[in-house]
Amino acid sequence: MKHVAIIGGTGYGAIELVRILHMHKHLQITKIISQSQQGEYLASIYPHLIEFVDTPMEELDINQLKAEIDVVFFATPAGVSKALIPQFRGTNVQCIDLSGDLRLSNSQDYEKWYGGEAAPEETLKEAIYGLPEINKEEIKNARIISNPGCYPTSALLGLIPALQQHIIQPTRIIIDGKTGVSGAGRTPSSMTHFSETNDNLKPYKIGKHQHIPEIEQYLSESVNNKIAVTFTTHLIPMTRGLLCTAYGQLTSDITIDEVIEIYQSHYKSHPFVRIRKKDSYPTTKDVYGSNFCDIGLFVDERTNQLIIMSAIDNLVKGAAGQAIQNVNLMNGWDETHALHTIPMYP
Ligand SMILES: NC(=O)C1=CN([C@@H]2O[C@H](COP(=O)(O)OP(=O)(O)OC[C@H]3O[C@@H](n4cnc5c(N)ncnc54)[C@H](OP(=O)(O)O)[C@@H]3O)[C@@H](O)[C@H]2O)C=CC1
Ligand SMILES: CC(=O)N[C@@H](CCC(=O)OP(=O)(O)O)C(=O)O
Repeated sequence: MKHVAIIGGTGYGAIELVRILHMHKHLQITKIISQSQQGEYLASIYPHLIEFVDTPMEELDINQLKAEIDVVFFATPAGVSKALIPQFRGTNVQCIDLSGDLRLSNSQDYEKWYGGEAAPEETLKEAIYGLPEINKEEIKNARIISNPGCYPTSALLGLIPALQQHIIQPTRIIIDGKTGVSGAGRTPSSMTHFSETNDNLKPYKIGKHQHIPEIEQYLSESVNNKIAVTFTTHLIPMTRGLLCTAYGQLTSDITIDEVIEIYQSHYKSHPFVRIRKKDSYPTTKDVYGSNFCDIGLFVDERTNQLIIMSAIDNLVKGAAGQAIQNVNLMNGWDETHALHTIPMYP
């Protein structure tokens, strides 16, 4: 049994980790670290966890974590893990960062899109981007994982097969993203206030979303060619779920049956990506509470566009589920262990 610590204990990412780790037979939650609720039990904040977490939340003590813990999940806002993860250098402690601190390999990009100084260069170099469908072998040998953002998970899984197989042009790609309110975390704000979100559809962070450079970096790496995308984000009045609709210009005549076959073949050894049959398109409910990414495809012969729709649960495949998928791979366990939940429906 490996011992786990979760930092950022009272956040949504943390409690989703708790939910999934409860089903894990090789990982035990030993410490929950909280900067705001030390001494409190997680169940006093989240009563639905009452019989599952019996340790009080603690103050962060890096030396204690180094001595007692095998796997640390950083479920903290951007700007926190970049100072903490370097302190585990030279240890065998596996560090999984759910935030954006280690996702951009170029420090200047981090400074531009996130603000503040980037993580130390050696930490950025050691961190492996944890999207198993693109780099499973590297993840298996990693000690530090930079867990992908929720929108990039959906957008990259949707676009990479089409770009790698040259089905679409690498230019003028448009990604229209939509997400539920839990994506903004637990702290209430005017952005997520019920009366401003309910019955409403809000574009936000247009032209400045922190996931733009992440999507561009990993799309570019996947085809060895510089790719720029137009990416828009919208807040939807629902709790969980994220759906990206991507549009790319077709390079040649191709049928929908051929495109579906290419996608099915691309993901045949990736258990969490499900490709829809012709005329069937994913909805966020189809993946709710699960680690799946469902992808639907349409060839628009009138406009010569490929339309790709990819749906995930932002807290599972978009965060905690993917983090545990990565830990499974890093430790040589079944990639799907603790993650084979059927989506909740309706
Ligand atoms: N929500 C989502 O769908 C997704 C989230 N992410 C990323 O995962 C991370 C966690 O997200 P989420 O759980 O939703 O966010 P929350 O805001 O719900 O939780 C983050 C938690 O981190 C702790 N925290 C806050 N500020 C600080 C600080 N300055 N130093 C240390 N700890 C702090 C708090 O917990 P405490 O007071 O108990 O320490 C807080 O509850 C973020 O980086 C987010 O961007 C990534 C993909 C999807
Ligand atoms: C609704 C909402 O605000 N969603 C967040 C989702 C991103 C996120 O959760 O965090 P990372 O940047 O660590 O991936 C956003 O769009 O910024």
